[in-house]
Amino acid sequence: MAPWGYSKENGPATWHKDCPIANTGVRQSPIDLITTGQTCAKYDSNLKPVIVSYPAFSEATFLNNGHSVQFQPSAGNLSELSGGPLTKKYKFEQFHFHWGNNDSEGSEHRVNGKMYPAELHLVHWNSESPNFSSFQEAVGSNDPHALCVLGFFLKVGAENASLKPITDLLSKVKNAGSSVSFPGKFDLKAVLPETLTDYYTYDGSLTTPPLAECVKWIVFKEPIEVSTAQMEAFRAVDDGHGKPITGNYRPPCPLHTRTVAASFK
Ligand SMILES: CC#CCOc1ccc(CNS(N)(=O)=O)cc1
Ligand SMILES: [Zn+2]
Repeated sequence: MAPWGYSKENGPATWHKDCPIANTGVRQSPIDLITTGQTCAKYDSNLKPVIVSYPAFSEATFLNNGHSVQFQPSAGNLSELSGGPLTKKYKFEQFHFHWGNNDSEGSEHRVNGKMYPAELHLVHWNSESPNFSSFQEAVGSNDPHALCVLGFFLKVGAENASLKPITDLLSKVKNAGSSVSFPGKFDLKAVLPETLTDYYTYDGSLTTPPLAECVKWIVFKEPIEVSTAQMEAFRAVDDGHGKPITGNYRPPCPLHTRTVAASFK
């Protein structure tokens, strides 16, 4: 199986060859989040703030897997997610990013067709399900909410001091397949907006193969600011074919009969 990627030869339009669900799925991600008109996000006053418990990670690997850069704490990490649209507690698995080669593209979700320069994904799995007891089992479980991914848009502005330990490390994982053990502690909570109250939520899938339709998506309205230099650091990461990763985002997928809820008016 030719490894999937984002080039013409192995990009999103070819993924259906190994993952038929890419074309046959009816709850694929990402989507364009429409805020007005017929199929727009509907305000739901029952949606509560998202609650994260992210003690600073003390042991983690930072990896360039050829299609993104991924921060993966050691198995012992106790970071958890609950609240929002969730009825269960979820365990943190990893975070990674999607970005473009200029500031007008890069995010996977869009808002009324607008793309942000990048998108941060915090991947979690339902640790209270009787059907699985690991992330890998959760992905293969067919449970519609086995996973919960928090999406945060990145926009260009002031330097993000909380993300600096990550963006400063990008040059150390320039080559695809390279990884480093993360030096010291990393405080992910400090990266996120203070209040996690305003978000869109819908049922979707992983946005990369295996494209499993097992994700409760929570995409926050408020972008996280990063500097131009920090954005440029992502664009210098290589894809393993001697080229920088400059567009590891899947285009939006059809909504089909799904509805999107918004926790804000
Ligand atoms: C077993 C297994 C597996 C695959 O694990 C992942 C993990 C994260 C992702 C990223 N998906 S996304 N962009 O929707 O968060 C894809 C596959
Ligand atoms: Zn992602």
